[in-house]
Amino acid sequence: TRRAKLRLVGAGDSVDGDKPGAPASSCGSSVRGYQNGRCYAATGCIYGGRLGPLGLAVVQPRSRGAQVFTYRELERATDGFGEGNVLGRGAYGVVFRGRLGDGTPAAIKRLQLDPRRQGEREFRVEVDLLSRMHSPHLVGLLGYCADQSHRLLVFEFMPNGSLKGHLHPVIPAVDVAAGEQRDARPTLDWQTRLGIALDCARALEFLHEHTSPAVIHRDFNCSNVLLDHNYRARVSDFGTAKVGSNKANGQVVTRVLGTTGYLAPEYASTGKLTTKSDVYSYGVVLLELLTGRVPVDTQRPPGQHVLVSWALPRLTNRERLVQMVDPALKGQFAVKDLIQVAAIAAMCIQTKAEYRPLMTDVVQSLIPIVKKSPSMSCSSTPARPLQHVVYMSPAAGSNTS
Ligand SMILES: Nc1ncnc2c1ncn2[C@@H]1O[C@H](COP(=O)(O)OP(=O)(O)OP(=O)(O)O)[C@@H](O)[C@H]1O
Repeated sequence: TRRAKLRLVGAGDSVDGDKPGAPASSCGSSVRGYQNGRCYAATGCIYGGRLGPLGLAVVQPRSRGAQVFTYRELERATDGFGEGNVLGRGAYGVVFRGRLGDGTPAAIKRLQLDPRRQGEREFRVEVDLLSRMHSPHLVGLLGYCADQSHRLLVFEFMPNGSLKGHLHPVIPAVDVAAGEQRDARPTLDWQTRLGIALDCARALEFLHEHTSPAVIHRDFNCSNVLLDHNYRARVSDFGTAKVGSNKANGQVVTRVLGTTGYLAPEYASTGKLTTKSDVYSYGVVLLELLTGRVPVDTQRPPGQHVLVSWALPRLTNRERLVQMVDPALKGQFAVKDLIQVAAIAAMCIQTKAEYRPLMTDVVQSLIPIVKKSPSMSCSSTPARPLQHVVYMSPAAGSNTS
């Protein structure tokens, strides 16, 4: 039985019809309530800049939606957007750690709008979509600020940062000079990686199959997977997401955006975007979880630059498969589980989009593997004591050494 589909009626129009630089009110703000001196937005397109109490119908919101913040409030929350509070930098702006007036920790993304107001569209899409979609597998939008020319997004804080930060940590130059090879954080173990793979699959399943029309993330990659205190994963960064077509194949033709190494071949070459483009990107992230390698690494020997091309022939060869696994995972997994995960990855990265599985199928295939792991629950931690890890010998025919 499928869960009732969340209706996103008209979202496609609002996304496709965006005009960078359009006035803030052009989206048809539907802020519904004003409580304790603050505006609350109900579901619907809420983008509308700073709104005061006058002229707003006083309606009790059914559920607390995204809050509207003033720039001053967010400035206070981040100690004046101090360098010490920078969590990371992305293509559209800087993300700061902050604490809201009521004490809630938050990640506050200050978008950089250039003179042509690039970034405005991303802001509108993110507010629009995240105000409507609520899933435990998506990073929650706490609020936003559209105060004059400022555009900021306020997200729930994910204390363990991005998956990219764990799989591919950047070692500070001083530590490299001191001979440090790895980041001080413990490496994510096998069970934690499986849990993350399942959480991400559920997030994409929600976007593709529990919303109507489907939402295509369009930039699913390991920097957009964020980890909570229990290393449960949530997907973020919906600025470039696209609402799929209601036609049978759900295809939309669009500008090619995304991250090198994660783009499905048919999307990269023709701009034809479907949910199967996200499935391909998911397959690449699964490969990163398995191998610990980045999707494109020109420092590696010839033939190993592109993770997908290097991995594909190995995924179906038992011996080569075991050899390609991240050395940090040695001894932590049963080979038959590895073979199953590799089979899922191989299906997701197939060149022909129609042969790739639905995310529902991926979820269903991962559940038994995740459940089997003894201490695995979906709330595993990487610093799990060794006695909780299954060690099985290769002689048993189903394990790594
Ligand atoms: N909700 C959050 N909680 C904790 N840290 C976050 C949160 N959102 C973002 N970050 C941190 O800020 C960094 C930058 O995020 P941002 O979404 O701006 O860019 P990105 O996804 O890394 O790159 P790009 O936008 O180019 O795809 C992330 O890599 C992460 O480390």
